[in-house]
Amino acid sequence: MKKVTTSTLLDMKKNGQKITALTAYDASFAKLFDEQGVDVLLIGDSLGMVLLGEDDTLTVTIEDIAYHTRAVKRGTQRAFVVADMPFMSYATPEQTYTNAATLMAAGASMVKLEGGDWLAETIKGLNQRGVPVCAHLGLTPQSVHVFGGFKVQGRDDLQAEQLLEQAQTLAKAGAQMLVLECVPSSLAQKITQAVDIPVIGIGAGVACDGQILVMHDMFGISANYMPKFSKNYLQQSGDMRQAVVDFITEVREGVFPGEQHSFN
Ligand SMILES: Nc1nc(=O)c2c([nH]1)NC[C@@H]1CN(c3ccc(C(=O)N[C@@H](CCC(=O)O)C(=O)O)cc3)CN21
Ligand SMILES: CC(C)C(=O)C(=O)O
Ligand SMILES: [Mg+2]
Repeated sequence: MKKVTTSTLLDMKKNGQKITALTAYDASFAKLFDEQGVDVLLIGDSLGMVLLGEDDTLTVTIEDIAYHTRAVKRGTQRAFVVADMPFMSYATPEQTYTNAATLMAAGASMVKLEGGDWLAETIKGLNQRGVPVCAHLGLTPQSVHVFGGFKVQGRDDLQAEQLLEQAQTLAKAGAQMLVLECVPSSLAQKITQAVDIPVIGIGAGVACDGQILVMHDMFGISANYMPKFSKNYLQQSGDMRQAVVDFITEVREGVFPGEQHSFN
């Protein structure tokens, strides 16, 4: 079985094959997702919310992500493993490199950072040092207190234009993947067409190159709430493996996300 790499994901975009992604935090679920054929597993800082019951992601530490990355890596054979850099773990270049090294040593093949233009130099520096980067734009949950809540981003023309430009800047700086969270579907479509790197959406409509969900939302068991853009795949079959198969099928066929899971 061939491992998924950055070039696999790039080819999938070029060939119009949808990329499937789920968050994972432990070896057992990682193995289950990997065996069903999920392409990307993300050790998300969402673990602060779905594993620990916090109201936001800000309390998560680099040690937390490293611990769960080790577990996910052990359960994974094929999928591409991406780890979130937590809040304030990439504030300075020195911090960024040390912390990215910790996650790569724990088993990540790429790190994900939230933010716009200001990350361009960071992305270049990480690339030069051998660390692939996924950028994350739109509703970046580490900025929840700046936004004043978990709110859809890029609704007005100026903000939409800025998001498009930032996506292009980050891709040019060397980001090899982009997560777009909670933006209007039409904007996500524009961005997906404007950049040559795979764009993975969550609450960003069906036109993205792939889709990611928080695993607890996909199973409909999140402690806090169920975001509108998520879908409970356990409901239909009552079987966890089948739920993952159904998620993969619906993403590949462009059935998920539907209008009811998207913003306009
Ligand atoms: N369980 C879970 N699922 C997630 O998708 C998720 C997390 N946790 N934790 C980290 C971030 C936080 N996220 C969130 C959380 C809430 C909304 C939310 O309530 N959104 C509103 C839209 C509000 C608006 O219209 O502006 C919604 O109705 O879904 C969105 C993203 C996404 N991530
Ligand atoms: C929602 C995804 C993209 C994420 O960043 C996380 O799970 O932390
Ligand atoms: Mg995250």
